[in-house]
Amino acid sequence: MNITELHMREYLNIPIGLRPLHMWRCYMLKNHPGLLVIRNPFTFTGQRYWIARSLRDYPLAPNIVNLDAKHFSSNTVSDWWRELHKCTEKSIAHRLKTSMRWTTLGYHYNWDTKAYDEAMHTLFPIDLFSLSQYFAYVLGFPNYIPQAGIINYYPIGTCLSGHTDHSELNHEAPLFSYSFGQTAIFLIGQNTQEEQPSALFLRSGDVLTMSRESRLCYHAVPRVMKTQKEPWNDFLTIPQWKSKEFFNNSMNFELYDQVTDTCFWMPFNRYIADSRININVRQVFSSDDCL
Ligand SMILES: O=C(O)CCC(=O)C(=O)O
Ligand SMILES: [Fe+2]
Repeated sequence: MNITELHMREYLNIPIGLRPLHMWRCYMLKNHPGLLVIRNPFTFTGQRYWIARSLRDYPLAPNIVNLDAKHFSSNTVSDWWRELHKCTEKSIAHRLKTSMRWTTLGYHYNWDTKAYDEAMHTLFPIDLFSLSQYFAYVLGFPNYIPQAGIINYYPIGTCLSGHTDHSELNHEAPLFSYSFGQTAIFLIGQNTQEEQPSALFLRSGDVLTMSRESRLCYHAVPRVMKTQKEPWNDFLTIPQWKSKEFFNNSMNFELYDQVTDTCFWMPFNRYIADSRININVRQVFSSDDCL
C-alpha cells in the first residue's frame, strides 16, 4: 500500500470488493472531454455483491420500481425478487423477470414530470453512497454527494433510447454509472442530436463517469448483448485484495460472504446470465444546499 492509499484510508470509508488503485485502468475519450471509463476495478466478490444488492435489496419498498399495482400484486411491487423466486410457473416467472426495468433510490426521479420530487425521498443506500464517494474522491470530486440512484435492468435484447440527464439541479457534479452482467453498446454524443456519437462497450464491472463537458451529452444503449467473459464467476483469475481487514461499516458483510456460496449465488447467476444491470448515481442539489 502506498502513502496516498494509506492517507485516504484515514478519511474515507473505502468500499471492499475493489482492486487496489494501482491496478485500475482509467481512460478518457479523445472527442469526449469529461467522459471517463474505469475498466472493471471490481473483484469477483465485489461484482457479485453489487449484483445481489441491485436485485434483492434495492427494489424493496419504500424504494420505487416501475412495476405498478394495476398489473402486479402488491407483494411483487414491494418485494419483486422474493416473489420471482416463489414463482413456480415458468411463463409467469419469465414475465416477472423481464418486467422489472428500473428502481429509484434517494431522491426519486418522477418519469412523468421529468423532475425530482423533493417530497419523494427515501434513504440513499449507505454502501452505494460510500462506493460513489470513493470513486468521486479518486477522480477529483472530493465534495460529491450521491443523492439519487436509478438501477436500470436490461434483459438481453432491450435498449435505452437517446437522452440527456438534465433534471438534476446540479450539473457541476459528475454522474457515475456502474455496469454489471451482460455487455452494453453505449453511444455517447455531444450536446445536440446533430453530432455523430462514439460507441463503446460497457462490460461487467466497468465504471463510467460523465463529468464537466460531457455531463449533459446525449447518450443511449442501443443494444445489450451476450458477454464472452463472466467476471462475476472469475474467482480463479481475478486477484482478491484482502481489503476486508479494513473496517468499512457501510457494506453488508453478511451478503459479501454469502455471495461466494454457490447455492446462495445460484438465483442471481441465473438472472445475470442473460441480463445487464446498470446503477446510475447522481447528485441532484448543489453541495451548499445540502449542508
Ligand atoms: O445503462 C446505461 O449504461 C445508461 C443508463 C442511463 O443513461 C440512465 O439511467 O440515465
Ligand atoms: Fe442517462
